Amino acid sequence: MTTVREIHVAVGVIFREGKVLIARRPDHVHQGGLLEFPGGKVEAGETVQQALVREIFEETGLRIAPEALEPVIEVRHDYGDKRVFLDVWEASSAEGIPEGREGQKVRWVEVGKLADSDFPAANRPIIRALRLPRQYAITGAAAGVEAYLEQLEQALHSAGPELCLLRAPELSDDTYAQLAAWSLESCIANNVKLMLHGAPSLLEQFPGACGLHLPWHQARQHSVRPVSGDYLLAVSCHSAEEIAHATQLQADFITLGPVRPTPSHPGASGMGWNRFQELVAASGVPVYALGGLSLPDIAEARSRGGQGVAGISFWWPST
Ligand SMILES: Nc1nc2c([nH]c(=O)n2[C@@H]2O[C@H](COP(=O)(O)OP(=O)(O)OP(=O)(O)O)[C@@H](O)[C@H]2O)c(=O)[nH]1
Repeated sequence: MTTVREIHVAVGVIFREGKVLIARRPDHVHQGGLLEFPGGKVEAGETVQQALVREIFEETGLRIAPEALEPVIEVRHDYGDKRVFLDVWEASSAEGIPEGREGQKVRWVEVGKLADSDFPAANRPIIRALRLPRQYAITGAAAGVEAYLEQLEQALHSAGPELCLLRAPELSDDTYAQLAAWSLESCIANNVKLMLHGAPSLLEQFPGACGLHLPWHQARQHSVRPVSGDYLLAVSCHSAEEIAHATQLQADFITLGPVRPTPSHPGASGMGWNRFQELVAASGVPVYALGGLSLPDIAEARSRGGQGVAGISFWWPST
């Protein structure tokens, strides 16, 4: 067995006017010819922030204040000839006009236009993390389908989520399908992306949904990604083993919890932020913290490497 040393790479996502800065890697280097976010190896004795400030200035001439950097995601990837640990940070303020100081071409691109195939394989989760919002709004309980729809309308208007999951495990398949049809209409009208909860066949029935969220009991039945890359795939995870399985399924993101005890899963004790952080560090996918959380917890979730928070109580009207 070869033991290739892992290289710690500081990667910077610099935002300006809704676009991010990308460069083309020179042809002769590792993963040459592909696009990348500016960055480079963290040198001995440097913090990742110091490495980013240095690399970004060396490569692009842009000046960034270390305190302006916020963590995005940590990705470990084995290219076979090289093992990298991409430590990804973002900055929304940088001084100067970027230029490719090492001969590379640099340009600003909208996040929605970043294509996986233009970047090294390790960048896939980074692109997902940049596209996903900080909150993942999950529908809660309601007294019947009519009430459900009223509550959904109310919640969409008052909370204005970007991404929503229609979760109603208490309903029969037929009733869920009826609700999905109505909810989809409402979400599209409100410019909200709707994820469906259950089996992959739901996307054949409702191609206008943005993706599928597999509850763990569904996820465990699959060994390969069960939906096309045109859709988002999410998996509910609760342990390192489940996260590994979700990664094998090439999930675009996962939810992980419960972080704190929650009324929707009575009897389950919370894993706490330290365990959440450990599991996130090993995951390599965007992870929403779930379970007993509210919007002010987004900052904690992000400081622990998470994408943000998922949940019901922070947006769903109580019955
Ligand atoms: N900067 C950067 N590196 C990336 C990205 N994605 C990715 O897999 N990598 C990998 O991370 C490693 C970074 O190496 P680098 O060549 O940029 O670092 P450096 O400037 O310190 O290298 P050098 O001193 O060897 O020239 C390479 O193996 C590269 O393929 C990315 O988006 N940005």
